Amino acid sequence: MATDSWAQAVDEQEAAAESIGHLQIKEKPEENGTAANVTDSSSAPAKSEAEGDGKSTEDDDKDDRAAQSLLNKLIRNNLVNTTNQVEVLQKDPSSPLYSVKSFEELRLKPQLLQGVYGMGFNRPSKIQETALPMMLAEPPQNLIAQSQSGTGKTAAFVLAMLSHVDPNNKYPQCLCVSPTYELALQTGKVIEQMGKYYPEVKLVYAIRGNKLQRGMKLQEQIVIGTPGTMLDWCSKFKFIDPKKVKVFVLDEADVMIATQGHQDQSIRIQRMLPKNCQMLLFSATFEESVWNFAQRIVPDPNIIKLKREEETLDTIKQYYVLCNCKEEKFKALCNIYGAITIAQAMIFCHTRKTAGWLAGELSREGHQVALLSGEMQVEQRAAVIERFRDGKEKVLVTTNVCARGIDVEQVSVVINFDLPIDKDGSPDNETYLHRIGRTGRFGKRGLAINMVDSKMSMNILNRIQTHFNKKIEKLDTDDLDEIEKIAS
Ligand SMILES: Nc1ncnc2c1ncn2[C@@H]1O[C@H](COP(=O)(O)OP(=O)(O)OP(=O)(O)O)[C@@H](O)[C@H]1O
Repeated sequence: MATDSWAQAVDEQEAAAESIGHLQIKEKPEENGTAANVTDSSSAPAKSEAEGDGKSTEDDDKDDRAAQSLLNKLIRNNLVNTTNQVEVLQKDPSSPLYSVKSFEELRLKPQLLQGVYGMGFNRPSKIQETALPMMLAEPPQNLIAQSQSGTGKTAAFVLAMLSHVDPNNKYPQCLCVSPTYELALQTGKVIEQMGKYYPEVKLVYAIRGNKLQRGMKLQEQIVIGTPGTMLDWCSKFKFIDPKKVKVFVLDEADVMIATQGHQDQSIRIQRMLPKNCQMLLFSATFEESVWNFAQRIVPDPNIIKLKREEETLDTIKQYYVLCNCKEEKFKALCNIYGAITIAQAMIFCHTRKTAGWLAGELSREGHQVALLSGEMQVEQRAAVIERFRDGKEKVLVTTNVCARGIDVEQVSVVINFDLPIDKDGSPDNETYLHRIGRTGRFGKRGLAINMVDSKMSMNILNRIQTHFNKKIEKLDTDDLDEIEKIAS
């Protein structure tokens, strides 16, 4: 749907909602709500039903992106290393651009500085250097910030929210909207950690299942939640007075825009806020659709972008092995393992079935194998990836869908047990680059081995070679000397 037409649709729905609002609908009595002190994480509400009603492809896509995002958060315990420069586009290009090299320069409240250091942060990350002074400036400035997962965006806007609230005022002053329950909880945890020494500031979760008593007014200064419930709390139930909100954060905008409903709800919330409310929008990607959405919702924004490290195939040695069936591919794999020392490898299969079979075979051969499979819950997947990242298992077998968007940087060898293809059976060059690219990070040499088992897969391989204009050498896995050579 074009931007304008859905904006119109929002207006129409809103008008309809208003007229429905006049009807008397008898509601079920609601239970007591759940609020959290920023020092208390035990009060997060229990998991409730998923947001949204019908399950569509669009929702699946949203779930997929949200799951990736959550996985990356769950498995990461430090900042992503980046050497890229920050691009800044200021609303007023003539105003001086501040950037800070230390948290002290931000003149934070001592309790917050203590919280920041307590989390082990010594200095601001790349994006935080520029984003924090902008977010903390007076008068408040709107900001759209884009940088890859793990570069410190969440920590940045959490610090901004905690800095802006006045704990003496017992009403919501900051609203933060996340696309899913789990992501909201993750951000909530960061607020709790960073606000550990600032217990006067309280946090509440606006998530379906967290029922409040009718007619009550929230006293917590920060509300974090999903857009549907947040909207209900602002308009239908009036637990929040949106006119008193000073900061509005939209987290994971790229995921948020993947569902039309989330966009609409976010826009409706935003329309209830005062004109001078600070708008902060964060996103890991910056596609056209995110940009359109951002422009709708954030007036006169400053923009900060941190480009992703370009993935290249320059430092990666690529080979292919000819086989006739999956058993032969497995044998080739064993030969490779027998000839060279592989610190850690990721093996990609096309289907769950192949991945399961291969993991079983490798385990029987005595390998410590981790298997990432589609039917696992997000938390289970995170646990598997975390164990692999910590080196507890040396081989990670996965389907592409499972590993999409997941950053495990230390692997030295990538094996395409099946070549990556898209839905139409054409080569998926982007996925190929992303899979292989992870072996050659930070100038280290990586090794990629592709298993070819049919005319069709040979054709795919040829097209991948042509696309990247890079030769993929043939490897004879029965020749141990030859295999040894590739590792040197
Ligand atoms: N200045 C800092 N110094 C050290 N570690 C930091 C700093 N800022 C954030 N971190 C840590 O780095 C990790 C990634 O930060 P954060 O979650 O804020 O990134 P993000 O960009 O929001 O990622 P995502 O897009 O996945 O949400 C976290 O473990 C966080 O605690």
